[in-house]
Amino acid sequence: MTVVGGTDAGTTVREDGVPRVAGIGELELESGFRLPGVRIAYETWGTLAPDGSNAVLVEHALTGDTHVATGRARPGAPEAERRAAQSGGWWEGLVGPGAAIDTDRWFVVCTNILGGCYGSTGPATPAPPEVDPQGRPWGSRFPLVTVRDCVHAEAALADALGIDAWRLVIGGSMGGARALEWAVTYPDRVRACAVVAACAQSSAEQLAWGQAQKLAIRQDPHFRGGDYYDGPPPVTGLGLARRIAHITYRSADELHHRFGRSPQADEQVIDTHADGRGRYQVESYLDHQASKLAGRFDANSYLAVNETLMSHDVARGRGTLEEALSVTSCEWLVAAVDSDRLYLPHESDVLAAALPGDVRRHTLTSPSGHDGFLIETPQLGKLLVETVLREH
Ligand SMILES: CC(=O)SCCNC(=O)CCNC(=O)[C@H](O)C(C)(C)COP(=O)(O)OP(=O)(O)OC[C@H]1O[C@@H](n2cnc3c(N)ncnc32)[C@H](O)[C@@H]1OP(=O)(O)O
Ligand SMILES: N[C@@H](CCO)C(=O)O
Repeated sequence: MTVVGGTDAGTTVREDGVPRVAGIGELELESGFRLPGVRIAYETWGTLAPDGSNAVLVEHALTGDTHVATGRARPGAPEAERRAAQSGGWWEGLVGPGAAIDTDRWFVVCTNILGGCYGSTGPATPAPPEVDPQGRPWGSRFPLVTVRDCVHAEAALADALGIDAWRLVIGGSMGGARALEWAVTYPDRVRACAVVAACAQSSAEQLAWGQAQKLAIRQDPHFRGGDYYDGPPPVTGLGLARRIAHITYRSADELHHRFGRSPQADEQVIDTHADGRGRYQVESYLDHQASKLAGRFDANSYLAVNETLMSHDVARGRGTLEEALSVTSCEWLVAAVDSDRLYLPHESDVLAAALPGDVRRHTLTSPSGHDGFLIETPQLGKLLVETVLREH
């Protein structure tokens, strides 16, 4: 393994939440495509026990990154590295010293998904010389990566870090899909698995939302078939994709109670021309979510991870769902958000019922819909310490 940036996990000075990148070489994908020179970005928190028994893998969702919680860089690290480590993470409060996933006890690893744009190999990564002698980004040539491919890449990283088995693999949404795939692909390497706001197979409706998002990006004139890196990026299409997605991430009740029919401040919603009118608050809110995402994410990566999520089917090539899951022997936490209209609680029921043994489906109570898995961290932390992280 080659490590670029930060120091290695075996360092004597504990560093938390510092980005690193590991080269894992060529990866043969489910499609048969051989992806050369794969790099996986990751961050760690805590210290790996000498017997490797305390490793926890946290899997991020669609547009997430490796920074799950605040960390700390080594003394003397460059200012930018120290600031990045100290910034808040996307599961802040769930992971950290004394938190449910206690980094004084557990060695926490969070990877960036293959195909993403936060350090792992993805469409914006320069293609290797054998693919492009000029070193231009993969762009339209980037292959389809399945959830299973992502897990194989992470297994190579685990090998390199000296982690034979995870004490826990946990993820929400697309992170939950990866956690589940880990438990089935590598049953001997997962002691406990937490699948939050996720399902066993992307449903027809989830595929439908995925298609709409894909077309939003592809129809932006700046997209240019995916090879746009020498010009302006397709931010309009990416923003539209995020709007479509974000509506599915929140509940109708929440949107109603937060925004109702109110106009955005100082904007006039009844005007002579519909095109010239001001915005309702909810429109302004979606505009904000769209521009935030377009400012931080690569459109090709969005398409890549969207396709990856659409590929999610833990039973593909493994018989029935029950047959596919029968190879697992780990402890489970299966939890749904009660107001989730994207990953329906019923889909978590289906997963729990198909798992071997008597697995209960737990509930996170939230007005926020699917994004409740990111917001309801105290509830999720309590569930974790009562189930898969309880003292034996
Ligand atoms: C698992 C993962 O890896 S995810 C990785 C990170 N993912 C993300 O960041 C996803 C995007 N983020 C989110 O969806 C949310 O921030 C969550 C889920 C993390 C938290 O949700 P909430 O706290 O409920 O935030 P919410 O969705 O309401 O958004 C608040 C934002 O909307 C803005 N906003 C609220 N009302 C309006 C309005 N009428 N007009 C414009 N903007 C508005 C707020 O100012 C705030 O802006 P900011 O985020 O720039 O500070
Ligand atoms: N807000 C999350 C939701 C996806 O499940 C993300 O962007 O990753």
